Amino acid sequence: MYQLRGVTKQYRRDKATVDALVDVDLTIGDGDRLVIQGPTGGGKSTLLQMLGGLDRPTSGSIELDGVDLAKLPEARLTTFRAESIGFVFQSFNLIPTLNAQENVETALVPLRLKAAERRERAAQALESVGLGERLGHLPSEMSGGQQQRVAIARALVKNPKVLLADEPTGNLDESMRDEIMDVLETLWKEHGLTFVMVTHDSSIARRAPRIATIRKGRITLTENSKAV
Ligand SMILES: Nc1ncnc2c1ncn2[C@@H]1O[C@H](COP(=O)(O)OP(=O)(O)OP(=O)(O)O)[C@@H](O)[C@H]1O
Repeated sequence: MYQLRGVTKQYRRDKATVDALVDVDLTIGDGDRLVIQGPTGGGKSTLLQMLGGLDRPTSGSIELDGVDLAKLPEARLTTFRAESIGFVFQSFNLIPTLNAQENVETALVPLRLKAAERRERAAQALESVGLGERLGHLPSEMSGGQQQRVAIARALVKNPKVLLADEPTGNLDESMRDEIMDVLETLWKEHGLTFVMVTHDSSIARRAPRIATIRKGRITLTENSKAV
């Protein structure tokens, strides 16, 4: 479970200070699905980065299962990210010279598994996103939707507790968008993940049971009875 208390993030730009997050309190239960939406520059990505331990708050605490990520030494934060957090981004961030299988395997390198186990788990993860036939394909040989599926397999191959997605459908057309949302929602259910997703797309936001809206760094939470 995530417990954020009084989270503030300020960036300095030249002599000005930007308040990206202002006194954010937020609890996210295990297995919850939360969408973060709001106007551009509101603080959505900043909040996601805090949840993933990619950046630290200026003040406040970000506890995951009682461990405050804000205070974790850098080396432990890196291990925590490698083991517990799966990230999916708008621009798939695949390595162009590696095939699908090798891209997925990169997520297992920090876990020091044997090569054979890495290969097997990567193949299974690709199978679970419907790409079992494309293990040897390079990113340039796949559609945007397929590349995002590889990125999802890479995020989930390590069996993380949490999946964080920043505009995962932002670079996709409408049919691929629905396809990727179906994949993400199925995996969320199957793996019992805690799933937090940033989106600009209100038709996607409406599918989630809880919606956090961030404006000028301040958060408002809404329960959504029409979630799917
Ligand atoms: N590394 C940084 N240095 C300085 N300012 C930053 C940095 N990252 C974000 N900001 C500022 O913090 C504020 C929040 O940015 P953030 O990227 O979290 O917003 P967002 O809601 O995700 O926006 P978008 O929808 O455009 O991606 C913005 O004013 C942004 O310019």
